Amino acid sequence: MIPDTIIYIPNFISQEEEQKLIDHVYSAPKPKWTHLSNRRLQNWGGLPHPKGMVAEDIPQWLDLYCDKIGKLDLFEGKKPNHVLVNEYSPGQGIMPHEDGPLFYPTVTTISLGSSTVLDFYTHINQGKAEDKSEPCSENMSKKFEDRHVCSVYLEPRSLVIVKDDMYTKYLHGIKEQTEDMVDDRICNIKQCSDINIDNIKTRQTRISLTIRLVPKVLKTKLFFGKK
Ligand SMILES: O=C(O)CCC(=O)C(=O)O
Ligand SMILES: [Fe+2]
Repeated sequence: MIPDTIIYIPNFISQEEEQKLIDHVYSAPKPKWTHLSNRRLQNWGGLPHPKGMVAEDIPQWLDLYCDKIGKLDLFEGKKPNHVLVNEYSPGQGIMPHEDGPLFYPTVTTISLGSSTVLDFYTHINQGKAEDKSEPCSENMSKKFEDRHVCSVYLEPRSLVIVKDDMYTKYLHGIKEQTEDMVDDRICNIKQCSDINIDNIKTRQTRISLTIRLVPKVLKTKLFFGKK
């Protein structure tokens, strides 16, 4: 069963919209890409900062989707103002992590070009969510596999919304592998159109658009002049 703090919407965008978005991502100026060891990314909207983000205009081709997601009313009436574009080649992924306090605790992600599997894990010092009665175990396993809670299969063109507990209490990540096995740890099989238990799905290059709200924004740019 899919936890109620994860909402999965298949076919949130059309194939035509998907292709247009991919084309725009690859037409962005080269310096817009940040290269990491296991993926590359584009940051749009400004750099989130504890003191506030200096907001930058989001190009129209992405802003369209900030509007569309804003209309789902997930951010207390506000429109998301930040988009992170991640590109993963087959075999690439993202280490289990949390998105942290600079974002409103609801994250929305559109997938383009390939499916993948997003895995959720408990923190090391937290008991499994299902057995809250259990005191936090001091010998909780350090291994991610032992702390796995659920996984969500992300089809191209889908939107996944992760909020509240799922955002704040758990880590999420994508394994560095070239194919995904469909098993009963995937909690949204019923909402996917072409997967069945025991299928092995080969990954293609996937682009994700992670659309979020940075609540703290600086109204004007800061100028650092000489005194
Ligand atoms: O690519 C994804 O679906 C997840 C990206 C992510 O977790 C992040 O950028 O914080
Ligand atoms: Fe994340």
